[in-house]
Amino acid sequence: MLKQNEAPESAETRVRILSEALPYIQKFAGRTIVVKYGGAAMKDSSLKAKVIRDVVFMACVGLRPILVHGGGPEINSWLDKLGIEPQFKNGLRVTDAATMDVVEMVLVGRVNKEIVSLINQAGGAAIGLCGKDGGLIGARPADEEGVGFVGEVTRVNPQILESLVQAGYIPVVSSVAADETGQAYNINADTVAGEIAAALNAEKLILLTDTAGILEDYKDPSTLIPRMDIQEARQLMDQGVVSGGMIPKVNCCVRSLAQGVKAAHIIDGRQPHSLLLEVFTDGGIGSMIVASEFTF
Ligand SMILES: Nc1ncnc2c1ncn2[C@@H]1O[C@H](COP(=O)(O)OP(=O)(O)O)[C@@H](O)[C@H]1O
Ligand SMILES: CC(=O)N[C@@H](CCC(=O)OP(=O)(O)O)C(=O)O
Repeated sequence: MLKQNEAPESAETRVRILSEALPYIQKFAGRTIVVKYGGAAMKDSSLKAKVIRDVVFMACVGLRPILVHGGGPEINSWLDKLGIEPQFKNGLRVTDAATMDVVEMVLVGRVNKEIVSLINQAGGAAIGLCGKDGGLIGARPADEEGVGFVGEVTRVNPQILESLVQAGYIPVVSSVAADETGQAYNINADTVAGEIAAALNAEKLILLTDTAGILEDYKDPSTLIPRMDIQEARQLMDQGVVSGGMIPKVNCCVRSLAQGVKAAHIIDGRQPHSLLLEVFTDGGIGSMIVASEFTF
């Protein structure tokens, strides 16, 4: 319904927007799109509903979305309720045994199941998994010292995800995995999304976050860098333009592109329907990273 003072769009505009989507629907039909939905972009429930609808839309028009979710803010709030002070080192949560239990309960038990339920309510068919299910992800301790049970991905078993998407399901993946002894590890969700995109040779890796994309000055959205190749992305990290939580994002984009993913995007999860804008419109949105400038 139109709000007061909102101009009605002409029939011509609506038809143009709809028909602009057709070449993208044709191009990406049957292709895997890995979407990482970050905790920072999950806080608003009406925005969350739009992200869910966009993912269901993609699946309905023949794309193969896989959703990897974070949930850092929700883990913090549960740690707070339990009187445990969250601690971070270089953007990674310091994860002792008690924190690991909370991370697993919150990500696998709450956030994952909530997203699965919302997708199902929106008419999709979602299946929730963590790295342990079907041996989807193997883990080892991260190289960073003093972070406890923070893990790195040792391998991804793409078959389980391929079987699910083939059967019409939308996999929803939490970033908890185990080593061969069964010890659970807490893995950064961006890293998991990048490794899954690489293992499935995805068309796109899309990271939804709480900024317009990669910015020259991270406080100024008008400094958005719309496109870059791997080399330029590495330079931005070396120069310190990319810092904090943006470092694991750019790193996982670069790693996935080097392994064959066609394009990686960092987009604003706070903007309503940013996923649809990125995938189905000529202009796109946010920052796109490609393997080399020749692939633009
Ligand atoms: N060059 C940059 N451009 C945009 N954001 C940046 C940049 N450098 C650092 N950042 C920070 O990275 C944050 C996104 O990472 P993070 O908070 O971990 O998000 P998420 O919870 O979605 O994974 C931004 O909110 C911003 O503060
Ligand atoms: C090792 C590590 O830091 N793991 C993250 C996993 C969740 C995550 O990545 O959530 P966001 O995407 O919302 O930041 C954590 O414990 O917060």
